[in-house]
Amino acid sequence: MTDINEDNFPPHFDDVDKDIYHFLNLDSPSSFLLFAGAGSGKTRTLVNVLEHVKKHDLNRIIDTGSRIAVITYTNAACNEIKHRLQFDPAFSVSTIHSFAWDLIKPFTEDIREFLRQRLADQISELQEKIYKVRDKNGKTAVKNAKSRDSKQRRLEQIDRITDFSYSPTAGKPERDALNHVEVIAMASEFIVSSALMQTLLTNKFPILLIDESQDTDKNLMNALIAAQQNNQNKFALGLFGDMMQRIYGGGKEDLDTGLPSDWKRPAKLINYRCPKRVVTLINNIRVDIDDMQQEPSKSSLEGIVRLFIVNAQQKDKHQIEASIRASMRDITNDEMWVDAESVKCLTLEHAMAADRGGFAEFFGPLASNSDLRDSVLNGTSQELKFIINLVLPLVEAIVSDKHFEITRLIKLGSTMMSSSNTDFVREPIKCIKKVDTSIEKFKFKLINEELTLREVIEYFSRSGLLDVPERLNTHMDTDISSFSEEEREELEKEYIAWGLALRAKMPSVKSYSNYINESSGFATHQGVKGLEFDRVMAVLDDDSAGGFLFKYEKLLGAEPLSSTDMKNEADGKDSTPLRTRRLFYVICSRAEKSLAIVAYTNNPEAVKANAIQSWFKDNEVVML
Ligand SMILES: Nc1ncnc2c1ncn2[C@@H]1O[C@H](COP(=O)(O)OP(=O)(O)OP(=O)(O)O)[C@@H](O)[C@H]1O
Repeated sequence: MTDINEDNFPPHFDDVDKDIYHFLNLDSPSSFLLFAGAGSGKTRTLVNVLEHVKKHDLNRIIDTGSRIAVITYTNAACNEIKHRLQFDPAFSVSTIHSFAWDLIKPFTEDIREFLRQRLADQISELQEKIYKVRDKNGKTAVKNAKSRDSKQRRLEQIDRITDFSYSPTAGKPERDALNHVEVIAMASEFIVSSALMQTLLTNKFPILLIDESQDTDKNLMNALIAAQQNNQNKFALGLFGDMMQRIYGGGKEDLDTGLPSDWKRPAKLINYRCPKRVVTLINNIRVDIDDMQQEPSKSSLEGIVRLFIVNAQQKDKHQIEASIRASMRDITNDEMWVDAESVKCLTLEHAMAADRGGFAEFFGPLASNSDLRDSVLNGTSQELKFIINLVLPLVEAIVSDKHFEITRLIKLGSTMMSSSNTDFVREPIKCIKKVDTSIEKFKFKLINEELTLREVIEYFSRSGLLDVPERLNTHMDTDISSFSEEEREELEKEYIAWGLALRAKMPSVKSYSNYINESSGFATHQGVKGLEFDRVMAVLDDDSAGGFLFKYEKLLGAEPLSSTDMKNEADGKDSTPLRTRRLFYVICSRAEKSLAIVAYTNNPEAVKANAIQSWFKDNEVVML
């Protein structure tokens, strides 16, 4: 940024670090795309450059009243970078949702107008469905009518809202709350259509860096690129990422090819993380997808890779995986392989982690809906916050007789014991007694029955212990199991997803809550992206992966591609085999020393034949 002499760079800076630092010169910023393979040091560069800016250019940033924005994909990455920058206020480090919300929140009237339009569109879509359906009193029509009415109610209340909110932390129902999808859609629209918004954005954040940008919502990305093109001399966008590490949909699929030609494109070709054998393997996994091939670093180890093929019918997976760790110890001469704690077992796919962690019942339906997936992975929607922050703690407090906590939660989550409840104001003692009776009755049920989430919420709602958020309420009224496959076709997808999730038993919901609070011990793709481990055991198991997004059997040649897969590939569209291949790339590229891949398959011979023909040597394949 300041005119700096080469010698001022610390010795650990590489050429790309230096280039990127120069791109961030506030007087003539350059936008850039740093797309490079796994382990090439993208995150390291991001942090290096920011630390250097902090050291040398802070005054300049403060004088202009602006800040450098850094957007990360997960809260964990966000905290890590904030920490590295010592929480310096000149940097605004946030996830994409908070960033988008901070940008749009002062524009109450525009938010109102946007919502008005969006709700009106959704209402007329539902109206159309109701109109078309033959049986106007059938369950589907009734459900859709309820959903329409709920949206209509929201629409009618919109004029009365003085300030909109996003992600209320307590999970208390708020009529003015916006959801994830709305916030991103609004930010994209406002940036694209308003010159004022672009000026505000670029004045406040002349530099905007986005990590894992391959996964950033495509509409928002297009909006930011448009803003950059309109403000080339005063606004730089810096994108970090790797198209091969794109896992979930929603990103800009042509991000690497569709950018303006004046953008800089620094390259990082060395993999500093993986040993030589793993670098060759991951090069081969991506060779027919793009031409981004890596070199191992000079000091890299040789490394060891094994593929263990296991018949999927075998039941005792725990035992099998223990014996594989013992084999790896013998093969690598690395004693640590037999210490389960020292081996990172990557299930990576969330659905698979859900299965192993015991929360698939609740998580699966929500994660398979693309609009809900983001919030369910982070636990951030209003409905999920209500469940995690109020329903579960209240259940626990009731079961363990924690009276103070019970009162606190009821006060937080309902109006029952508040001044707005006239019954409570008139006869508080009677009201408290009623609460006590409700709780006693419910405790008995909780201890003696296996209740579903729906039953628990229904009880809390009926007895007034908690006020259920409006959006969740619309999903509560009918049980999804009463709809036939055909009828479900006509329902809103979000309703089906919630209808199924609400049927989950409480332990599954509790395990989900542990998982997103990172206390469950099951690592997943988003958890490990950017991380690295000496010994990696990658478990590929379609049976427990739920299979709606990934299919290892297809990747490994045990199952033929479907006609849809072939059509998608022929049309240049994304497909299950391609997504699975990218996931496989992410898994393998976490290994620093040795890698055991465990493939559970229904066709071991086919997997072996395919493995030897493609990515593995004969002596690297072990049949179990
Ligand atoms: N120039 C370098 N010299 C030495 N080590 C490096 C260098 N660059 C990166 N590394 C090391 O390589 C590993 C991978 O770096 P980093 O996590 O930044 O890569 P990445 O490109 O962000 O990875 P991924 O895309 O796989 O998450 C880290 O341990 C990092 O410290």
